[in-house]
Amino acid sequence: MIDTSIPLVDLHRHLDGNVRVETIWDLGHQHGIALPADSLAGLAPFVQIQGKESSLVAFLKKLDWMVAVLADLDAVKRVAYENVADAALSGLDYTELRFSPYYMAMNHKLPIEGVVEAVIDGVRAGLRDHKVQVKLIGILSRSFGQQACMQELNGLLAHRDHLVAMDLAGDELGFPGELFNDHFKRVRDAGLAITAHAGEAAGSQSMWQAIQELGATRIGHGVNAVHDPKLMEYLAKHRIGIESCPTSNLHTSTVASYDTHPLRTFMEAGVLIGLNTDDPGVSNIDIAHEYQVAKSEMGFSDSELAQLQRNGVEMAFLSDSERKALYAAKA
Ligand SMILES: O=c1[nH]cnc2c1ncn2[C@@H]1O[C@H](CO)[C@@H](O)[C@H]1O
Ligand SMILES: [Zn+2]
Repeated sequence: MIDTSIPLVDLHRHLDGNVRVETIWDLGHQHGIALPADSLAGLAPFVQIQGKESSLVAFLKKLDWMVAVLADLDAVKRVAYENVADAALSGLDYTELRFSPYYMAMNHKLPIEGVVEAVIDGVRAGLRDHKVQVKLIGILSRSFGQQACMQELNGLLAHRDHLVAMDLAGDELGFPGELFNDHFKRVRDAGLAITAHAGEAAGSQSMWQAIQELGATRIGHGVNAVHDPKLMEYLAKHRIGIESCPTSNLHTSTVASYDTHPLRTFMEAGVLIGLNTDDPGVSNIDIAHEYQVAKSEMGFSDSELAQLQRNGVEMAFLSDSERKALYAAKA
């Protein structure tokens, strides 16, 4: 199912949507934070999806306990370290981990820049012990508004050299991309790549905005492009990569079922699209699960799965020489 001669990548993976239940439990007790359950098994349903949620915003509430236990910078570092371990354990060769320092900092009023440093430190430590390549993407969490995102951007740009790209995530319906044009002008000026969550809760207009105004060259989810033939054509022609996360789309009620997910429609339109996990801790999945459902629930053949796997490598924020080296290491 996963072709071992092709690099396995996960480009859309929230570090702060992947905190282990055990770690939430540990940190909660260590720091005297009241948790909503008195056993590990009891805690799981508060942070992992049971069935599905009614909307994106309802889904995003599950991440709140993951950041509620980040009482100090050591906790942030631990979570970053474990994310590298989890990525390696799931067989990934390369991953882009994204995180929102404002969101991670907010409960315990941690310094935003300090959170960015702790994530960088934790990832560095993780890479010493585990075999996987990692790049970091900074997130602006739109749900907290323009001003908070400016603070978040400042904290991230202070460590610009450790980041490969910037993303816009959170409540897409309540906080449209237009609100963040100034932020992304600064991101472009800093020379970082841009990806944005769009066409997940809102329609294709939100994707046009992300591409034309924010400067996105990749789009997270992008599900709603299928209703806009002009956009589909544009995505294919300009090789705008779609970071697809089918199980997350099911869990946010963006799609009703796996077999109505438009993954195949994108592929047939010649759009560069790959499989990703989004929030592995919240969805309680890993990358192999996404390939498994593409096969068993969506009817993808092994050669189509291999194409999806290669698409991921093609879309990655890597230089040509880095991409070549990644392929060469598997061949
Ligand atoms: O599927 C998603 N769609 C939109 N935003 C998301 C998704 N998953 C997580 N976040 C958002 O990303 C930040 C943490 O990395 C938070 O703002 C969280 O709400
Ligand atoms: Zn996401």
